[in-house]
Amino acid sequence: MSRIDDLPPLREVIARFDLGARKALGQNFLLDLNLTGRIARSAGDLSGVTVIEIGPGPGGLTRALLNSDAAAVVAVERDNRCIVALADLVAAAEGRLRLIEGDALEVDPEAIAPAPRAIVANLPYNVATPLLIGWLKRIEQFRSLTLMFQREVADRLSAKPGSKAYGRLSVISQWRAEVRPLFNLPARAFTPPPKIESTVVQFIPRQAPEPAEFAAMEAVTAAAFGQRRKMLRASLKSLGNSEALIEECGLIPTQRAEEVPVAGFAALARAWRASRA
Ligand SMILES: C[S@@+](CC[C@H](N)C(=O)[O-])C[C@H]1O[C@@H](n2cnc3c(N)ncnc32)[C@H](O)[C@@H]1O
Repeated sequence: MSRIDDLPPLREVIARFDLGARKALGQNFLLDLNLTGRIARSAGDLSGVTVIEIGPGPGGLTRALLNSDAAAVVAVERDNRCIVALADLVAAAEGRLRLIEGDALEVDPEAIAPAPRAIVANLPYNVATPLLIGWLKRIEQFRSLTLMFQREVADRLSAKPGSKAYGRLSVISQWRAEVRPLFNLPARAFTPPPKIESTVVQFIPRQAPEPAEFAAMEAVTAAAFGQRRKMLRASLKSLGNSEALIEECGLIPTQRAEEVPVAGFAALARAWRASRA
């Protein structure tokens, strides 16, 4: 047994440090170490990798990550109560766990963890999407991202063209990464239970994504899906000469955003960017 396995059960840690869950911080803790072990294993081979964990909370997933082959874990947590409660885990990890107290939205992954780096996290749901978008912008910095989302967000991340869930988030994520939904967890797996079930999703960076600027992709998908029921020729009007752009990209003016594949949006982003140069 490692020193980590000798630590008290998570429920004891929560009681001792009075870690009542705070809704404003998206705190839904995983206290079953079999489940956290499953999440850590689903991240794949972590040998030699520095893992960034967002929101370690009482440390259930952190323990599992420290029991993996990861070189080290750097955990970013906003709640000072958790930082205090994790002191015993830091000691048991013998130099492999570093805690950073702060807001993950303001943390530069490159500045806190050497390459190769990966992110594994049961994300706070209230900031999960902005965090993901920030990482997708610099996805080449990561080996992989293995992240827990609300099921509804996970469905949007992996949705294919033609489906109701297909939208901005699907296009931006699938453009930059191969998106793999891994498994679902029922609400009762968490303390306290959220309203709906959750899904672990893995992102593997694409080696050669369709060329386009991130800001241009954000702009064209915002315009197209902002009015998703409208045909492209209407929804893209805010981008300027929409008919010319659509034609240049080989798209059909009567198509709707949800019918356009990722490559179509990348072409649109390039053409729009060129039209503004
Ligand atoms: C869903 S809980 C996960 C806790 C723990 N990893 C687990 O699985 O039991 C989300 C965690 O993120 C922390 N958190 C919330 N907002 C944060 C932010 N902006 N930056 C860093 N941590 C944050 C919360 O305090 C909480 O510990």
